[in-house]
Amino acid sequence: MDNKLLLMREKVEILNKAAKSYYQENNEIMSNIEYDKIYDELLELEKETGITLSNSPTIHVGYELLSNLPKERHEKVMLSLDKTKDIVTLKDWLGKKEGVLSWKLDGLTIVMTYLDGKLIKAVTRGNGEIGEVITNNAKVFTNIPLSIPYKGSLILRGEAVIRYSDFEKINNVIEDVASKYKNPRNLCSGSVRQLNNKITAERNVNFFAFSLVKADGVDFKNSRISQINWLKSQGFDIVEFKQVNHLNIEETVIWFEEHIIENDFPSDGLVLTYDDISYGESLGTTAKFPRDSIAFKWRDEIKETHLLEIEWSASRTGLINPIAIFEPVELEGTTVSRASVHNLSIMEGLELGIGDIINVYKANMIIPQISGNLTRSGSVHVPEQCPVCGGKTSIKNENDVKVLYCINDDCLAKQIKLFTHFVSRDAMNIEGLSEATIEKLIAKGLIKELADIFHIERYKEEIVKMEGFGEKSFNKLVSSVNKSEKTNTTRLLYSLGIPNVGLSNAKLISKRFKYNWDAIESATYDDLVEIDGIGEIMADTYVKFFNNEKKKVIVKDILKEIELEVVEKSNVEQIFENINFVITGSVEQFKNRDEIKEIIEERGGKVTGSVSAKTNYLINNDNLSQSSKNKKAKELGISIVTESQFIEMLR
Ligand SMILES: NC(=O)c1ccc[n+]([C@@H]2O[C@H](COP(=O)([O-])OP(=O)(O)OC[C@H]3O[C@@H](n4cnc5c(N)ncnc54)[C@H](O)[C@@H]3O)[C@@H](O)[C@H]2O)c1
Ligand SMILES: [Zn+2]
Repeated sequence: MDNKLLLMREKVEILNKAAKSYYQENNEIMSNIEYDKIYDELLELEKETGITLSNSPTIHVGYELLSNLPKERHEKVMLSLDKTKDIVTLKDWLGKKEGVLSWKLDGLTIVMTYLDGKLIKAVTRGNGEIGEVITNNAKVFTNIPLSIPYKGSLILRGEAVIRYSDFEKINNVIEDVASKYKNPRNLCSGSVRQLNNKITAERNVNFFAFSLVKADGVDFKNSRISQINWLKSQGFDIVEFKQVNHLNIEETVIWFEEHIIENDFPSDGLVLTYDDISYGESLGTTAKFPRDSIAFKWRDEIKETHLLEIEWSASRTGLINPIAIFEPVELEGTTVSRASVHNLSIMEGLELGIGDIINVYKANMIIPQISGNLTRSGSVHVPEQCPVCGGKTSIKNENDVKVLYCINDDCLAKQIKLFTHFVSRDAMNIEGLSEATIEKLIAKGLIKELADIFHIERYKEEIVKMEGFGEKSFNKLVSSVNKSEKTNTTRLLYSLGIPNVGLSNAKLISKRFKYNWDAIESATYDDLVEIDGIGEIMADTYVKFFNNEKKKVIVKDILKEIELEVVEKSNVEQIFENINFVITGSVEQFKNRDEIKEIIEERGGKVTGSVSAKTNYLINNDNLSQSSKNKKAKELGISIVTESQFIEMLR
């Protein structure tokens, strides 16, 4: 008995620690399969001993709320759902009643309250009794009706979820979080429970209503289905469902299983509810579950395989995550050979070692995961050097989760922005090379510097295997790379990502040095500040950039790959070559001074801001002006010409 009590304490502690990460920190320190296995073992022990510890997760919903969001008590407690993986149990549960079978969406459950046709409150499930108020965030969900035709008091429940197709896109551009989200559920939870709804708005959160709690004065004819359809008529997106009875329930479950692959929303099973509302309510609840509904969890296909290797994948945040590579196995109809291990804590929990016999499955039938390790040799060695830059790594502890980082600020993995800028439309204009793809190529060590992008065809084998890539899109990419090799100095200068050198400055500088790269590269500080629109700070960073030894190599390597066309070189005769102008005072025949300046520069001349010994002409309509420029020009014996005389010169 003592021994069993000890075991129970141990399991409660493990489960509560995992639940804290899962619900509170949008993190996971173990897989759901592992969690559910320990949970079931605990349930079994509780049954055997007749004892349930007060902090047992078998009698609590969710986890205590620790966030800074305001809290509120639910009008009606929000419970969890009893579960089965057995289709016969599901059928028996339904008996001769009519049922509603719907996707069990895997996101964050929210209760919405409408009054006078307006959304007035949105609260998360929280620990079932108290939730977090996230009204402002709910207002920016992509598909939420902010006002509805029904004007009475309405309370409904539904799931906030993020699409698989949005998950990677969104996760990739999140820069301010130390660790990336592991799955759409984590991302959704992190996106909905924000203090600032600007962030929520960027995350494409969808809301699907699945049940109605209250709508005074509406007759639903005692039917859950009629409630859901009514919600639809009010403008809500509702969870996809099918009406079932004992005759068709099995084939309907199979229908859902076959269609999960087309479902862009994460779902961890199905939910079956009695259509008969008053019957369902008459059954009451247990401490944790309502008796009118039951969840059907996917019976995950689990395969045994050998761990071949741990690949260490660095990302722009500096985080280096372990990815397990194993002998390929068939899972839910596809061949799988890799699974993210997410972080060091999970890796250590699984005691992974090369050659170990591991169990793998697809979470929610989609994302490959390791669910267990049968041999637990624990021999995987955490790298002391970053796989990308070779710099030192360091282990950090974030909310009880151990993660590995590269601490080198110059690490290429952290410079992904530089690469995406390089290939962007106004720069090298390489189509079909997304940030995600570049990040993967860098992580694999295939791209080490900007010039490597021009050799992308070498990595065909790796690239065609990437998500969203095929032979066709790869060929398109290669031809886009080839096309980009013929470029011009403006694009090249802009593509280098020199601080403050935007497209218009790149144009100015390029033009000023007549599209001659050698001249552009060796522009001096004085040359640069003389260009109108180029300030001292920019001139300074520009010169420093081209004097930096590392940058010199980067530029030299790029130049080996490209051909600089002498574009934009005007056909206009270069009559002002080596002639310096200063323009002062108001102009009458031209739009403004800039127009004159352009005309001069087009003809090879230069316009500067102040009169010096180098000035050849001062353009000024008022010869008698006492301006400092005028005086200086006279002192130095520089010709002062009017606009009309300038026009003469043009002829
Ligand atoms: N990996 C971990 O460390 C870890 C930790 C804690 C919990 N978990 C996972 O969470 C599970 C328990 O989670 P839970 O109790 O929060 O939720 P649950 O899995 O029991 O799901 C119940 C909830 O699903 C929601 N839901 C979604 N779609 C619905 C629909 N169509 N109709 C009705 N309800 C719908 C409801 O809000 C309901 O409360 C465990 O089985 C485990 O897999 C994992
Ligand atoms: Zn590094």
